[in-house]
Amino acid sequence: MKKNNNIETQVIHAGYNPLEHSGSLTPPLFQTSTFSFPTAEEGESRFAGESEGHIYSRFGNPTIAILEERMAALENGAAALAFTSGMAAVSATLFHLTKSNDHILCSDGIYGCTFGLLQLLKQKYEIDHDLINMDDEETLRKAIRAETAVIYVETPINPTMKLVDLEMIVKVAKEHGIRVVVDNTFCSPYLQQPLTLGCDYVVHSATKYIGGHGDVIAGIVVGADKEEMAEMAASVRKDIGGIISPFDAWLLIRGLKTLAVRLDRHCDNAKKIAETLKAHPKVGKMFYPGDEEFPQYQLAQKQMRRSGGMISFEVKGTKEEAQAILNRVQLIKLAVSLGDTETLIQHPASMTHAGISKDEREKMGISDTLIRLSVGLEAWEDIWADLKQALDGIK
Ligand code: MET
Repeated sequence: MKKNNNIETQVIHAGYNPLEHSGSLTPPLFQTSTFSFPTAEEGESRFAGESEGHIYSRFGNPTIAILEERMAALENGAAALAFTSGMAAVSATLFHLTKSNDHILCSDGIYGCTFGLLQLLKQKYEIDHDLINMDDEETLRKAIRAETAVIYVETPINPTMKLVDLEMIVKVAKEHGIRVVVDNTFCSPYLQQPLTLGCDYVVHSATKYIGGHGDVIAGIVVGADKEEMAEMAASVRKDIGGIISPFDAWLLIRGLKTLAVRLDRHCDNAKKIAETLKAHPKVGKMFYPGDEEFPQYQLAQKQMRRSGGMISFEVKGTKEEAQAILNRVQLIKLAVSLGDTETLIQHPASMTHAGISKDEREKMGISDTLIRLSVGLEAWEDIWADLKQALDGIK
């Protein structure tokens, strides 16, 4: 198959040839823990890394390999590794790239459990970090230390939707030999390809847009360098574990086939909802990259194919009023997670980012009245009708 097909084609075909699998149109599910060796000598040579072939599903599995090859193609990377959760992917990447006394520089907003992982790395392994505003090149340069090994960013940042200019980060990082890791969960490779811009690693919570149906917890790492990825597979993933299960990999392969059509619909719906939501008298600040008044609208236009399916907004009122809105929705589901077919709503301060102190949350821009909406695939008019009745219902 042509290597440089469009992404809409790659999500369906990359990494799989039915003729290599008895003509099965759908990739087969190798639901097995282990693989039998034809001879003891062959077993020895597989363990020694001298011959190809599977050994044990914690090291790799043919179904998982199809998913990994597809994800590597979609992100324009050299290789991918699939994990049992997004956090397993993030932690494996940071364990792979850092050692004691190193320093990680982060965007000034990250998912609550990633923040928790950074605390753990600091307290137990003496790997320090700083969260900084990466809007400005000078601020970034000043924050770099001799020990800085990794720049870790989310863009858009969960849940404030702030963007980080990846081209600028790459330029500065390359001057210092620092690795750039991007959490691309909010965009998926359909909307943004950080490796194409020169970043070194992409991590995903594949639970979200990659799977797309709210039925899998999974994570993916894609790297630009084949050897580094092989090293990561042979060390942190093999010895810490955390590989995805074959069935979950199969579900992700299935979900990926519709990534492009789903994302287009998520983006269309979010745009309609954002336009209408912005005019509601109970809505304060809105954070949506597709809004022309969004401070980083130009950057969004440059860096992202479209504006995505996520919208955050502040309610004019109190935390209790924000919670009252969540209690009033009916069609929209009150749940964390995102990128599902269903529209989901949640309260970051008390849910996804509850593990971060109020002080730190406020520095990140997460107020108690902030609500995060993952716009689903339903008719936008129905989503809006539900949201409107919930907003209208508060005094
Ligand atoms: C367990 S809380 C969060 C799940 C997911 N990372 C989200 O942002 O919704």
